[in-house]
Amino acid sequence: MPSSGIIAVDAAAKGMKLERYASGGALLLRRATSAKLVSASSHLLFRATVLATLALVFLFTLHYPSLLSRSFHLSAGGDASGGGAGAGAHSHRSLLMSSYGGAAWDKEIRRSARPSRDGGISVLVTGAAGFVGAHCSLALKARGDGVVGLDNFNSYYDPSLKRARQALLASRGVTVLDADINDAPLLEKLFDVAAFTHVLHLAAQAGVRYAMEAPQTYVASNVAGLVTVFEVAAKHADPQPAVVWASSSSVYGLNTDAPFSEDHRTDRPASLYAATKKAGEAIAHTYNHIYGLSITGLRFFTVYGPWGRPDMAYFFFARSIVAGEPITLFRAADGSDARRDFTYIDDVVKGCLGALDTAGKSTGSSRSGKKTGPAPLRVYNLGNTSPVPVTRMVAILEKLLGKKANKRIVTMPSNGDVPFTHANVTHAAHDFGYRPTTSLDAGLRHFVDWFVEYYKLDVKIAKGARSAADKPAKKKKAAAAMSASS
Ligand SMILES: O=C(O)[C@H]1O[C@H](OP(=O)(O)OP(=O)(O)OC[C@H]2O[C@@H](n3ccc(=O)[nH]c3=O)[C@H](O)[C@@H]2O)[C@H](O)[C@@H](O)[C@@H]1O
Repeated sequence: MPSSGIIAVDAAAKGMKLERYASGGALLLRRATSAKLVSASSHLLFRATVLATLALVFLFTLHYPSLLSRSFHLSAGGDASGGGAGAGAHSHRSLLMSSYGGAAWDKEIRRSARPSRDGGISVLVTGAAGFVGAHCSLALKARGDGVVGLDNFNSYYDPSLKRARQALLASRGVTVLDADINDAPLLEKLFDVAAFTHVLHLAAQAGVRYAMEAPQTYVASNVAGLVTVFEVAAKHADPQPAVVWASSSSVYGLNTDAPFSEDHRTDRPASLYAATKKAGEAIAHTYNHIYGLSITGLRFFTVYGPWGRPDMAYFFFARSIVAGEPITLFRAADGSDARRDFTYIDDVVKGCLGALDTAGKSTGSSRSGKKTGPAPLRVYNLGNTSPVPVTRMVAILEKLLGKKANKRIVTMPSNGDVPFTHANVTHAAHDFGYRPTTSLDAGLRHFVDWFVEYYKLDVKIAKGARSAADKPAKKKKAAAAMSASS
């Protein structure tokens, strides 16, 4: 039978194999065992790899939720390039807070928004990791107000400086969210979670001359973003907050009457930046008129100081002087030096807090869409009232840094710049006691102290540059306000 024949052949073959294998039985056994072991261990390895990958994905999701879902980090601060000691507890907490919304997120927002003093206000600060925003947030927090900040950390200038400011704020208990003012749902959510009494809206695309390079970013931030903030404040927040926001001295544009008063013409902006700020003032009128939103616009005059903006002349001039690189100075068409009403940050912060404290209530209702009566609509100059030639500003820096600048003087290009600014601050003085007290010499001294420390520069600040009156008290005050090492 063919079948038995096959069996016989199989048996014979097996017998031969058995015979062959019998001699090397031990070897075969070892081979079979090791084959099983290899197979078993590769299964194990495979499972371990899968498990490790899953664990990594889990940890990654926990730490970087924004990459996987729509979310906003709280008080990161881990990547701060300077300052920010003491941010640890908050940074750690922030890593555990994933996407916005949710019990932990809500709790953190409420904590940061809660005033610690009786009668304290609760302020949503946009642009809180910016220069003026960070200083104001710290000052509000220090006097017992609640503060929640937001900032989109864009790269217009070195974002690591913004992260360092964020870390400093975190160390003082102020949460700053990574978020954009054009994100209406987030803003609405914030008002659902915390009853902000005020919005200090400082987020903006700054810089006069950069507007020629990136016009759309000015429209997106200074017009669309402002409208988003007003929309949420007017139509969603319940009750409506009072809004104080950053306009600019640049709205005076080609105005030649000096000093600039709020009553002067502002219909001839010289740059798109100025035009967007002027547009903002017109938009403010509309939201006040229709929705009864209390709105205060602050026209800042070339604000400078520690933790300042690296895109501003005093800051990058200091850098260039230290590096021995040339600087370009613009001279007005009539040959005169350009002049600015440089205003020190601490004076501006006092003005911002004064404006918040006297803002007056909104009169509208986001529920009914109606207002009960007129609400305050204000605009104020926040300047120093004493313009200084830019050449003098450079001379002060040279003295402080102990090094001569390599100057190139050119006629001011037509790039949106204006030859001079000069503030009349009578209204701010009358309404909230605004009185700038810091000279450019004293203010630049504070700036250079911070600048040298923050960037760890090997620069000996000229002793003679420190005026006797300015020596101990003011330096201490500046350090306390926003110390680079804190
Ligand atoms: O007051 C304001 O509203 C504005 O103040 C500053 O604008 P600006 O005064 O032009 O400040 P800088 O860019 O720091 O320029 C200061 C002075 O240095 C001069 N400058 C600037 C750059 C340069 O390379 N060379 C130079 O001589 C300018 O002509 C100006 O007179 C801010 O950058 C704006 O964001 C702000 O809104």
